[in-house]
Amino acid sequence: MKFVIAPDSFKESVTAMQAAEAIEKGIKQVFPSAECVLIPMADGGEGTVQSLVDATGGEIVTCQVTGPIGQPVEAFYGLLGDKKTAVIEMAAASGLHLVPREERNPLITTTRGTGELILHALDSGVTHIILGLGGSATNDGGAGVAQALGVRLLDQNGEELGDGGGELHKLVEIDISSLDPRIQQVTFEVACDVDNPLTGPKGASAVFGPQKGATPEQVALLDQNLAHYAKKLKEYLDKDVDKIEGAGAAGGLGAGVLAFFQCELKRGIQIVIEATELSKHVQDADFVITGEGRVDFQTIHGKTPIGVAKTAKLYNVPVIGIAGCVTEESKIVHEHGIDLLFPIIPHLAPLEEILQEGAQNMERTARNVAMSLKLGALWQKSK
Ligand SMILES: Nc1ncnc2c1ncn2[C@@H]1O[C@H](COP(=O)(O)OP(=O)(O)OP(=O)(O)O)[C@@H](O)[C@H]1O
Ligand SMILES: O=C(O)[C@H](O)CO
Repeated sequence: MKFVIAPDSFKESVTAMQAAEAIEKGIKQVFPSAECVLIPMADGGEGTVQSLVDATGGEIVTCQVTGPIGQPVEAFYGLLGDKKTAVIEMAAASGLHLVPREERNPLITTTRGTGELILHALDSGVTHIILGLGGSATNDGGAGVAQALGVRLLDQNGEELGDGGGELHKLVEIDISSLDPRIQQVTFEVACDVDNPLTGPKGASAVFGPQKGATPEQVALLDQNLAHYAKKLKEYLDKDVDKIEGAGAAGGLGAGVLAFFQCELKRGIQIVIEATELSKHVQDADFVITGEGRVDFQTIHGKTPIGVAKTAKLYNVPVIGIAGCVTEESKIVHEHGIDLLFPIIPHLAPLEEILQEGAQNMERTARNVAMSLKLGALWQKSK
C-alpha cells in the first residue's frame, strides 16, 4: 500500500515537511508496513524555499543583502539537491515585513537586494532559478534587481537613477551592455502570487501600493512612473510587458523580469509540482494526502491542495485533504479533485494553542483517516 503525502505548510504552525511527517506517523499506526512518500509542497508563496529544500535534500543559503530601505538584511535562498537550481523568494530580501510600518514608502523602497540574492546564487554555479514574487515592500518595477545585475538606468544627464519607484519618471535610457552575462545562460521560472497587470486601476500601484504605505497621491505618481518605465522597456528592449498578467506582481517586478530575463511567469504550484516530480511519485500510489492551514474559497485558485489533487486525478488516485480548519465554502474543493476533507481541530482553544499543537492534531487525524480506510476495506471484503 502506497501513500503519497504532499501537504503545504500550515502557516505559523508547521512546515510542509513537519506536516508530512506527522501525517505519516498517524498512517503508520494503522498500516505499519505502508510505503509513505513524503513530498513537502508549496504554491510559490512564503515557505516555498523551505519546502523545495526539504523535498530535494537541498540547503538554505544565507547572505547579507540590501534591504528595501537600503538597510543591510540577512536574507536567504534555497540551493536544491541538484546543486543547479536556486529558489529565491523575493520577499526574503525585499519584503514588506522588513520595513517597520512607519517607514513604509514605496517611492524609495528597492528590489536591489533580490538582485543581490540572484548574483549570490549565480556565484554558486546555478543554471536554473525559481523566483517567487509577492509580499514585497517595493513598487520599482524590478529596477533595483536590474541595477544590481549590471543594467544601467540613466537620467537625462547620463546619471544612474536612485532607488525606488519614485525615481522612474527620470528614466531616459536603458543600457544593458553591462548586464551580467550569466543572466542569458540561466533559465528562470517565475511564480507570481497575483495576476495583476503593471499599471492602471488593477495595476501594482493602485492595488498593492496602499498596503506598502502609499497615499492616494503617491499611488497616482507611482502608476505614472511605472507606465513611463514600461514605455522605456518597449523602446530599448522591445518588450511589451505592461498588460501581461502577473507583470504587476511584487510592485512590478513581474514586468522587470519579463523584460530583462529569458523567463516564463508560471503558477507557483505548477513549478513546485515539476520540481518535486510529483507525477512520478503519484502514478502508482493508492492514496494521496494533501492539505493546508485553511481550506477556503481561495484554495481552488492555484493553491497547493488542488494542484496536488489535479495531478493525482490524472492517474485516478483518490485524494484526501487534511486542513487546519475549513470554511463553509470549502466544499467546492470536492469539484476539484479532493474526495474527502478533514479539519484537524479537536477542541475549542485559543488560536495560539491550536497552532502549537498542529503536528499532534494532524497525526491523530491521519490515524483516523487510516482507520476509516481499513474499516472500508474490511466492509468491502465482508460483502
Ligand atoms: N494547526 C492548525 N490548526 C488549525 N488551523 C490552522 C493551523 N495552522 C494554520 N491554520 C489556519 O490556517 C491559516 C493559514 O492558512 P494557510 O496555511 O493555508 O496559509 P494561507 O495564507 O491561506 O495560504 P498561502 O500561504 O498559500 O497564501 C491560519 O491563519 C489558521 O487560521
Ligand atoms: O508584493 C506585492 O505587491 C503583492 O504581494 C502582489 O504581488
